[in-house]
Amino acid sequence: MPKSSHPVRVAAINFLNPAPLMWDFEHPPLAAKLAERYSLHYTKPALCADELLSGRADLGLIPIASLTPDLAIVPGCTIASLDRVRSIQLIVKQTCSLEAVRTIAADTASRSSLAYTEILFRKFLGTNPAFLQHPADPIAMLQQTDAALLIGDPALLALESRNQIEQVVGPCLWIDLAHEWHIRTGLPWVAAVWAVRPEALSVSHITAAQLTEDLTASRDHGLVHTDDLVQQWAPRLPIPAETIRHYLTQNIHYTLTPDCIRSLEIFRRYATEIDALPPLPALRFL
Ligand SMILES: C=C(O[C@@H]1C=C(C(=O)O)C=C[C@H]1O)C(=O)O
Repeated sequence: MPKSSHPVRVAAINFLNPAPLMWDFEHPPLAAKLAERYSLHYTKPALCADELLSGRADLGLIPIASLTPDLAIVPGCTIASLDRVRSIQLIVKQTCSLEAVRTIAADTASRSSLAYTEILFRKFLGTNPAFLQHPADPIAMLQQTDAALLIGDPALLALESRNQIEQVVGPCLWIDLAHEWHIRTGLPWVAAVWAVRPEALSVSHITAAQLTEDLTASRDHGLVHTDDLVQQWAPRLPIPAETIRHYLTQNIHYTLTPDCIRSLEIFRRYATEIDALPPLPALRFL
């Protein structure tokens, strides 16, 4: 690589769900070779997008809510779900029906799920609850508000300790937001895509084709190694191995299909209609 260039700086997400996408970057035989082209660091989804938008990263796995006209979507991979995603939970105290929810504490890590929740209430149910940003802590959240929005590993962990949570805050409805979107639109629920600042690629002397190929191959190799991923993640998260396997193989969908792209467009249109996000008139692809 010429002296003036640097590897592509990648902002990745440190949850279980992106693990298959990261396979080649984290495992032999390709990790060493990829380290010449990419330098990785891990953060929460909302911060991932901030780093890309501020120019501190060149490529990021970012919430679709954070896409701007300056960023190009890398075709091929996504974090999506064809129905139930499991890791996006809206927990509603049962003293309150969904329609009666007035206050929601939302995990500060989220961007897409926050906008999906706003769409659910303001567009689909026609109500207008207030949102409070809160670190992911279901009991503390539900002690302050009618409902709590959790994403990623904290949502998976909350499902495992459902009884303990309900003993403190009372019985709750556990709503899978991806399922709510799917039953109302007939489309997959899409959370995140790989997005790049296109001008950054020339600095790193990487072609669009090479980048797309590296990311797609990593996803494909990750999915072939599901058993290894389950083994590696089971000691890290107090979740049954079978639940991890089901999550990686049935809940999360890793291919950016034409239906996912339509869903992304509709999500951004609805979010614009209710003033949750700025307009994104056309999607830009690498
Ligand atoms: C499926 C998930 O998707 C994540 C949810 C995001 C969001 O709500 O902004 C962003 C990135 C995704 O990795 C999850 O974390 O549970």
